[in-house]
Amino acid sequence: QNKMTSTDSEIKVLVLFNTEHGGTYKMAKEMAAGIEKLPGAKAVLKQVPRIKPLENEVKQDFANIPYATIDELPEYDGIAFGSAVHFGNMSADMRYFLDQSVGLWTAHKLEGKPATVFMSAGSGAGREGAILSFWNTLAVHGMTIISPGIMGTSEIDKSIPQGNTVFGASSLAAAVDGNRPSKGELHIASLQGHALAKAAKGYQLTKKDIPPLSASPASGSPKPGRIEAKLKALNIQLPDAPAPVGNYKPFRISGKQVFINQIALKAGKVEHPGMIDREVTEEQAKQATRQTLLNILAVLKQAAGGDLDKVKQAVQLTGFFYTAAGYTKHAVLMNEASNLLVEILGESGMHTRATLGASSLPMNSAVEIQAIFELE
Ligand SMILES: Cc1cc2nc3c(=O)[nH]c(=O)nc-3n(C[C@H](O)[C@H](O)[C@H](O)COP(=O)(O)O)c2cc1C
Repeated sequence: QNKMTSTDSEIKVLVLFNTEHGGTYKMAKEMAAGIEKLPGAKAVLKQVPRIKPLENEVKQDFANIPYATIDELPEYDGIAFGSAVHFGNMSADMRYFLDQSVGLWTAHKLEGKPATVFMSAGSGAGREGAILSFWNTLAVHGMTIISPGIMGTSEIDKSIPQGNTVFGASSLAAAVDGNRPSKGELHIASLQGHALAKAAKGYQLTKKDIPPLSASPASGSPKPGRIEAKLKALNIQLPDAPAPVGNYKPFRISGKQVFINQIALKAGKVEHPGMIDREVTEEQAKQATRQTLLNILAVLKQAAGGDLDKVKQAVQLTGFFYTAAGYTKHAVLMNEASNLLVEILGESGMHTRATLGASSLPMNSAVEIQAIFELE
């Protein structure tokens, strides 16, 4: 129970880097440490896939860091981008990776998400320009750019050259002292990670409540969508979409179809848990079934980018009920979900359906529903 509540409030920040010689990786680890100094913040280290494999990659200490896919970027509450400085720019691998984000861009997937840039340089030539030109891509995505400014600069050793810039941390790998990143460079990286995590927390807290302006009409006061108006008329408030409690996603879009599975969670607790007709009455099982369907709609709304009007139709529902062998009234219970769905979505809420009994269900829920919808 407690675990779920904390998962709900946790933020997940991606530290996405590209390195050949490991300098950027060392900075990335410190960035991650700074992120995790914010309570409830989790940093995920990933590498940018390579255009051409590194000959000696398996021997490198970053070899076990997984490669990211472009489609996972929207899942994070913030992203720190790290690259070597190559001729005053980001590396070609990073450029090639970001050039695959056109789909995310046109779908507004990264808008408002906090982002920051850190780098590993040689002499440091052009490093500020490299960070600023990196910002262009993030700005075109509408990301919120976090810069360290002069954070921590009074605390670092100024008797040696340091890679810090007001735009982002960097390291001077070719400095004559040879011990890079320096303590000071790592210190700035850590502070920058922490600043990103704080912004990511703010983003997480507000992203659900404030619908994007692009979802409202161009002029006049924003009108609620057709389905939102229907929900209001029925006096139904969708719950917060339950956070996943394992290594899975709340929804997956394949082509135009969305796949969703939910149990009867309500505010982090299963509603009316137990076996139907033993601990749970038929009426309670019906309530749990309606709650499960509302959870599905909450997740569906997320999948539809916050606008349920983008749902073309329901396709199929599969209802599992925690029952004793020989139970036969699955249809009576499942009708609660089917009727509610049709009431809300109208004719496009009609669906094919299967129901079955189960000898147990996750978290002792009385019901679990798998749902498939089609988006516009
Ligand atoms: C093609 C290329 C171009 C580079 N251009 C610059 C540069 O403009 N400025 C600079 O300070 N270092 C430059 N360097 C040095 C790298 O930025 C430096 O070695 C960096 O620490 C490498 O990062 P890594 O250890 O993460 O691979 C360049 C290196 C390469 C291979």
